Amino acid sequence: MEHTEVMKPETLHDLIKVLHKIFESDNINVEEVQNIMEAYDSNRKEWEKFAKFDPYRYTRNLVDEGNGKFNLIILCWGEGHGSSIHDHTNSHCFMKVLQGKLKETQFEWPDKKTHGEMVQKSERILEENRCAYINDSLGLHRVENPSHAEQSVSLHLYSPPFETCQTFDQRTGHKNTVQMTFWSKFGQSTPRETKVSQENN
Ligand SMILES: N[C@@H](CS(=O)O)C(=O)O
Ligand SMILES: [Fe+2]
Repeated sequence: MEHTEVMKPETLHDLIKVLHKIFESDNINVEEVQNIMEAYDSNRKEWEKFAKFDPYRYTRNLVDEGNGKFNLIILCWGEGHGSSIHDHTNSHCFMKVLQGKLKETQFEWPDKKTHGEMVQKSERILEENRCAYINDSLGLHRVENPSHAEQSVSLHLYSPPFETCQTFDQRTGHKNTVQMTFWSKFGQSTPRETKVSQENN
């Protein structure tokens, strides 16, 4: 693997500053972003004001809009919470674990003709501070908090930002377009109406 020099971001604020700088350019080096996100040592005090949980499903909490180049979002996963199989709307997706563990299962894109059980490519557990990467050419995924005793928290960077994605039925490969909503923005809970419409996601 190519080695990329990484400046260690000492705080979440520092990490956001470095990300702004990197994303000024239109050419993104995936490994560089992944390494920088991994290099940040998660410190709960720095992100807890964004981490708002819902008892029923995972929440998406907007942290930073990256000058229009990316969205930085904190996801809060209650015990056993998970996403459905989904794509990332042609964006880069970086996902760093801030607390607990996450299980990522990757799938192949369904074959339009077959309408059968979707094909699983891989499965892994991401430990605290690890940063994973996916995009649509690598495949689809589902993410879950595998623990039934502990909550998990993750930090996701999407570039360019997107507001809808496609979700897939594992048994048939049938897809749906879903609107992605924020549970909070910049530490402030969003109005109740804007929280709905994520049920299928
Ligand atoms: N991509 C999902 C989270 S995950 O399951 O990777 C989202 O932004 O809601
Ligand atoms: Fe995802």
